[in-house]
Amino acid sequence: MSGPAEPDAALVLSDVRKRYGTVRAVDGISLRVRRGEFFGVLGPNGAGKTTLIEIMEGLRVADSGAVSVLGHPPVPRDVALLPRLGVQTQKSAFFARLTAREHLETVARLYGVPAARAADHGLALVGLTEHADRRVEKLSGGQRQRLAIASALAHEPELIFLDEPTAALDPQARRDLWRVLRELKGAGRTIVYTTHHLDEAEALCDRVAIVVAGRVVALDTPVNLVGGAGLPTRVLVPEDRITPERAAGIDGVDRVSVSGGAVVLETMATARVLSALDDLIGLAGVQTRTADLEDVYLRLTGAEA
Ligand SMILES: Nc1ncnc2c1ncn2[C@@H]1O[C@H](COP(=O)(O)OP(=O)(O)OP(=O)(O)O)[C@@H](O)[C@H]1O
Repeated sequence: MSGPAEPDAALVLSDVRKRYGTVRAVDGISLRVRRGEFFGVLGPNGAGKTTLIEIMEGLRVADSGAVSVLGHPPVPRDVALLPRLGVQTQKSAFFARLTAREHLETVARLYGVPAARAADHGLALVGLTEHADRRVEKLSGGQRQRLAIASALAHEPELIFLDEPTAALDPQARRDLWRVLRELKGAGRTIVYTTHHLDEAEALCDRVAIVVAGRVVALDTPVNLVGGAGLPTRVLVPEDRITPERAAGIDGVDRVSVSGGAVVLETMATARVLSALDDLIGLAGVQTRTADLEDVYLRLTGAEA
């Protein structure tokens, strides 16, 4: 299942399992990530995402199943494989007393790549150039997270693992990182990452796996997941324009609620409902919201409101 048999696969997992006592953290996961793919692993807290990614990284060892990383098993550690992987974990370690620049130079030297150039490039990549001479221990949480990402990329790895890389970032820094990740993908790198930001996964990922209780419950492109879910469109009408009772009487409306100053009409027949609304009250102020990945996710993870 590895090497020449799957030359275009960055990762192949077959029936991978990992237990902690009675907890089945990873409970029989099989998946395949293509080279050059941007692959998202989504799921609620405790679903097993970190365990799964750390098995791929070789940081944890599966109880059973097969794992192939760029055609090689991740354990025992393979010194030829390690430089091809970039790893940012939720608990990234730092040289806290060094400056951001010194930290990156040290990481670069560990990988045997030119230190000054790697540090300059890494600092610019994640927007830390102006903080280059600040000690790591004095950086904010979000700045440290960006440094962790730059550290994972210092040696220009082929396959990049990022565990919630945008968790501590403000909206602007998040968007900046999106740009960096898109550029990496554009340069042919493979990215496997976890996030709780569903809008982000929808914007960035070629495919996502939704993991619940150690199992993959859905795996596809965001477009196919949303399109295949058969979820209703919401039509929002300002509350002063229509009563919920009147809205419920419109042909094609399946459900009506009131939220945020709007009467919310759920429908699978959007065009028919909009046309009826137009005849009844006109469409001024009316908004439509189609289902997105977050709606699919909430349904699959059982957290639908
Ligand atoms: N070292 C460990 N020892 C015992 N149990 C563990 C260990 N690591 C994880 N677990 C348990 O395994 C399950 C999966 O944890 P994991 O951290 O992989 O989930 P996650 O999806 O990454 O969660 P989060 O979104 O909160 O980061 C949880 O029930 C967790 O408590």
